[in-house]
Amino acid sequence: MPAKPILEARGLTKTFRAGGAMFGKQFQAVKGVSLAVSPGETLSVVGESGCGKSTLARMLVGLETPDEGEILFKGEPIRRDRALRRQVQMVFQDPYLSLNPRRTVLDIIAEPLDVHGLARGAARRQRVEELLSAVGLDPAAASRFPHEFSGGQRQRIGIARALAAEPSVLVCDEPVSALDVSVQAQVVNLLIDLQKRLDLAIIFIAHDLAVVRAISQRVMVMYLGRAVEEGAADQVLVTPNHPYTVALRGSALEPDPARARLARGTAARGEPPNPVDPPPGCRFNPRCSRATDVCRQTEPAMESRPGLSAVACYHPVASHELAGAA
Ligand SMILES: Nc1ncnc2c1ncn2[C@@H]1O[C@H](COP(=O)(O)OP(=O)(O)OP(=O)(O)O)[C@@H](O)[C@H]1O
Repeated sequence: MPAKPILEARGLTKTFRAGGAMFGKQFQAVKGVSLAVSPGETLSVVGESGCGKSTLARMLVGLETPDEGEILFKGEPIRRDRALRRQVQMVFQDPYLSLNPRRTVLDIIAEPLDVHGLARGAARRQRVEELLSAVGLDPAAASRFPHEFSGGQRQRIGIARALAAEPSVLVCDEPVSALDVSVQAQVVNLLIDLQKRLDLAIIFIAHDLAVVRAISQRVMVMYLGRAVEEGAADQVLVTPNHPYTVALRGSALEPDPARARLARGTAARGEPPNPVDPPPGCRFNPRCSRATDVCRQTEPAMESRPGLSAVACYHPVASHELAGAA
């Protein structure tokens, strides 16, 4: 039996006003997205740039307010409850931008302790030193400044800061994409290790499917603000059923040329359309070789299927089609 979800989102929608050529026009960067994650579990959210992953992450930690939908922590609406909010912390993408260069590591990591009144004086310093050890850094690093550290070490400082609030859920927004490939695995392994030790639920936003495969139990795929496929990581990444996931996977990590050809043929013709002006029907239909009239007219709903991933698609790719390409 899977553990009860600790964090749930139901029908989250976020509307922005566009800039540029579409200036002022309202559009939905995230539309009706639901998810749930349990202690000790990682749910990854993947999709091309601009599909709404960061906006979703920012809603989950309270940096953006959803226009519709709700976020529940242990079944309770989070809304403005500070004690519940503290339970969901964010690790940001760029450790160069997210750490204040004028503050010591001690003050950076202690900020959540100060804000939430968790420790003062000697206990504050001791807690920061414990957190530095927990993320694999020397406790003496507390008196130094961010510029004295490498990218990987800075991301460890960012993780320590998130953990200072004693969260149950970490929302990691592309936490390794700004790092050298050689240190990405170390930071991913640190997150996996911390998750085991602290029974953390992790929502991991990423575009690199190889990294996603290493860390996730479940994967949700987004396309232009919509969730289009969701299920067990192996199911979604190895035998995907939504034509968009097949294409995404084909372009990213498909080692088998025949399968990669199927992926390219199945979908993802051309550039993603602008989220400000999505096509009618299925948002993916202009790029999908399987699209029929119904796809061009009516947006498909996400449907769960026993033993398979959930998909929002009228013509999902069957596993024998993938097998046939191998
Ligand atoms: N504050 C904002 N105001 C207006 N538009 C925004 C705002 N934040 C994001 N957007 C737009 O919303 C859409 C989704 O952006 P978001 O950053 O969530 O996507 P993403 O999948 O995380 O992309 P990336 O991987 O490039 O960060 C994009 O078209 C983006 O330009």
